[in-house]
Amino acid sequence: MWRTMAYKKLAVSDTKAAAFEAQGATDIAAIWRAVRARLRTELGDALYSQEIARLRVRMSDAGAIIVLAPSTFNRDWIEDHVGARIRAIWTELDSMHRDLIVLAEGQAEPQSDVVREIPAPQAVSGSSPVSTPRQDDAIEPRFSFDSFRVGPANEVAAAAARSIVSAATPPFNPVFFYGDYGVGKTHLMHAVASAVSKTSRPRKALYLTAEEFLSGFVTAMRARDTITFKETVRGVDFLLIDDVHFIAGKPKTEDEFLNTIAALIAENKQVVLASHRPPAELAIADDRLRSLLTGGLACPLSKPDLDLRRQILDCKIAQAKCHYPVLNVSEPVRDFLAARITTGPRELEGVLNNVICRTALLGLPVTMEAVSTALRDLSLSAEKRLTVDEIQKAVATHFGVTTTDICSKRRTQSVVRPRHVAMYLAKVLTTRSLPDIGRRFGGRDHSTVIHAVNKIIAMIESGDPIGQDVDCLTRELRG
Ligand SMILES: Nc1ncnc2c1ncn2[C@@H]1O[C@H](COP(=O)(O)OP(=O)(O)OP(=O)(O)O)[C@@H](O)[C@H]1O
Repeated sequence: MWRTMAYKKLAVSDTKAAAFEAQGATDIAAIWRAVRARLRTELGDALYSQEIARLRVRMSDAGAIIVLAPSTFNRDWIEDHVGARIRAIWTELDSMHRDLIVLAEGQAEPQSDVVREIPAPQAVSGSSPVSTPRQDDAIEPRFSFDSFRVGPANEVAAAAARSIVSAATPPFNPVFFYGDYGVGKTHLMHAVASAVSKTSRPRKALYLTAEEFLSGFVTAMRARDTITFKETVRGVDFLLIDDVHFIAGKPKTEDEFLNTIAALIAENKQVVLASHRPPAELAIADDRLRSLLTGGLACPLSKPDLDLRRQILDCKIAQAKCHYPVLNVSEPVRDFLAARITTGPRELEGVLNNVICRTALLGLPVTMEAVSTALRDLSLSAEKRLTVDEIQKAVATHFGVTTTDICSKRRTQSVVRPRHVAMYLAKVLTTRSLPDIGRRFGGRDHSTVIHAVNKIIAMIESGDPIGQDVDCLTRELRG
């Protein structure tokens, strides 16, 4: 929407457009100063200097306001805690009602209006393969080998991951990571993808979720240009595809997936896959695909034991300390957390984030009491862990559409509204990050998710009947 709006504004005439831009630039600096001043008063000096002071603001080519955070961690914090407030103050002060996007330094701006399309092959000019922007965008720097803790629950997977990075030719192909939610499959895949580009013999890696693969393929078919799609996914040395269960049972995509993997393996390129279930248990229709997947190395990842949970917690605290130097978590509190959070690493991280918000962010010590309160607050989500998949299915059934519609690029109202509701619920009911949620909705950008969440919040606040749909779905999903 912002891109369309901006074009309208700038289309008046070149001179007027230049004048508008100059005026806009002055306004932006003044408005940003006012926004910061308000935030300082509302948040207090400590939080302001820790989280807000380093933000920069600029205007995108298309006329949207871009707030630049120095890191992805800071960007997520801003979105989770003050994003809505910044937008509200900005809207109040900016008579032009420009849209505002929060990005991390170095992160690409969204390419389309609100929805960032999966790079459509036909939109990519000859020499610029789809894989190039996707690789940098998609790899999460926090998910490295250095930050991956190894124990009995994941030692086979970790060893396999390291071995394929250092091997000259694939020792096992495909490598298939499987295990429950949040046990580290994505972390390991990102670690592999980023490690292969940094060795003395850098190779090209492409990480995609299965939704992205599906969506890229469907877009290519519609554009009658599957060649560029094929060249992109087959033109890498490492192809990593997450959430493979999403492809199972979709005949055309299974077929393309099979041909892609077979072609890569035949050329001695490494294929890495991940799913909740081992390959033999996936509902794959095509026997050739099943046989190909079971013919590689299947590596289980399971829930970490106490010792591994403690190591993961220590690692997450060390990472958080880079952003919150005052964070100090005593040994007894660490022991307590690692013993209490038995569900998995993702929940461990969720509780830690919650603890940080209640303590270090406010300049308070991490007491056992703060930790107990954080645990109490999260008890609902601990009772029933929801997945984005489950949310998409429930929303699709509720609104009488399909999950494929929800993840598609269709922009008709009958599909857009359920999609926004599903994104909103994914943000509220799961601990997934915004970029992660975006990826699971057909490879969209995090700013699309923010737009959807804000839209639904605004509708609920204005008394729109969508609030009843959201309530009903929330009750149903929480069981
Ligand atoms: N062994 C580990 N060491 C450090 N962090 C870990 C480890 N295992 C999991 N984590 C952390 O737990 C969180 C969830 O991990 P990840 O997203 O990789 O899970 P997943 O298995 O891909 O889950 P899903 O199937 O739901 O996508 C991440 O923050 C990740 O860094």
